Amino acid sequence: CLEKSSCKPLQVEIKHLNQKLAELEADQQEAREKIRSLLNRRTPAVPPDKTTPKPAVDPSQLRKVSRLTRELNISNKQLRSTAHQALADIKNQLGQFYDTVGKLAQVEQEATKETEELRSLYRKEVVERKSLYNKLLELQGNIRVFCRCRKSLASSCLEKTDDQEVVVIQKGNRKKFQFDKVYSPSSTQEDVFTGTLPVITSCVDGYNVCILAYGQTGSGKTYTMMGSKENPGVNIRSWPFILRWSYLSILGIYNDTLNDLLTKSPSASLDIRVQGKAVSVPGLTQVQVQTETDILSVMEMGEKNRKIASTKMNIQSSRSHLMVALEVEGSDEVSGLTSRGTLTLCDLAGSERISKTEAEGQRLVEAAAINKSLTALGQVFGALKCNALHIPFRNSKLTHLLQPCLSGDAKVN
Ligand SMILES: Nc1ncnc2c1ncn2[C@@H]1O[C@H](COP(=O)(O)OP(=O)(O)OP(=O)(O)O)[C@@H](O)[C@H]1O
Repeated sequence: CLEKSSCKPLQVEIKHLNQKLAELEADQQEAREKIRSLLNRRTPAVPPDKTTPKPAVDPSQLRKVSRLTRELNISNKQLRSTAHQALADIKNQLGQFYDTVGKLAQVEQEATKETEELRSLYRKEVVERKSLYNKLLELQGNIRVFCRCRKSLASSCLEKTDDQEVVVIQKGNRKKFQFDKVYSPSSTQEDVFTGTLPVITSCVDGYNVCILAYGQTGSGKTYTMMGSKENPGVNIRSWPFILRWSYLSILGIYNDTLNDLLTKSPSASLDIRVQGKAVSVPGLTQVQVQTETDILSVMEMGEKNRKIASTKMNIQSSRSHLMVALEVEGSDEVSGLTSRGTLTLCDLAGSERISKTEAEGQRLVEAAAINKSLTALGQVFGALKCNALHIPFRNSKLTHLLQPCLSGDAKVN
């Protein structure tokens, strides 16, 4: 198509020149005819009479025609030579043009080959980066525990000795606790989020990731996970890093029963189904989200339903575990590689000592259910820590649901 379009003007020019040549030849032919007829008139067939012959044509005109014929011949020759020269130039240019087109095609072929090589190299690099990044996280520990100290409570009984240790001072006794990282009371939401970012990146790479907030009532779990509009927590800050084609579901776990918080009847109880290594909740609403606004409106709906479910069951929202799960599907446009991971963000119910809170009736039932599930969670972590052959995931609905996020190469913060 490129060749045809580029040749067109040249072909038109050649045609034009050929036409001119034909016209000139016709003119020349006509002039010859004229000369011939004039010459014929000069030699009459009848013998001349004795009277002085009268010339048929004016000699000056004859000379003029002869001069014109000569001039025509000269310009004809010149035109022919110009046309030949032009044709030669055009041929030359066409040759160069075809040469360039040929070279361009070759360059394009080489560029395509090079792009393919680079693409395959990039694909290898991506796989290698993922694997190295995963190894790095595994070296740091697939389960990492952070401690965030709260401002008002921390000053009296907590002391942050270094980045990985806090000392709890109680009745003059000092007890040391080690963590993967300790956030001082002055640490910000951004600081805490930055700490969780490596595992969030891992989710984008296709791993199951879980971020759990554990602590006693009022210690700042919801603040750390959800935060406020002005100062959002881990949940909200992580969306931009994982937002692709994702499916969001929100579950509440109250008294060891599961509630779908994205449905019109959030207080209806759901069951867990196990198929091989997969753990699912049949009937759980999954909403496709593409933008941050989508996520925020779905989260708002979940919060509202959590309150409705809580009110119907006469509980406070903090008496249930909240589990936000985001299935992340990703594909790299350059390498063509796809990945699928799940990010589970868990705001656990507050842990309290029943004897201390003197709970009774419904509160006692709630507290017992919370403590049972948190104890089960502790047992699971204990078993994982010592690489036990049996991990008691099925001791509570909370741990059963978290099984895919706590086993295999999943990452937990
Ligand atoms: N690091 C912090 N900086 C400022 N305010 C905080 C911080 N942590 C918690 N708060 C505030 O303390 C109050 C209780 O926190 P939050 O609701 O997050 O606790 P919680 O552990 O989720 O409690 P519950 O178990 O009852 O759900 C909230 O008003 C919250 O804004």
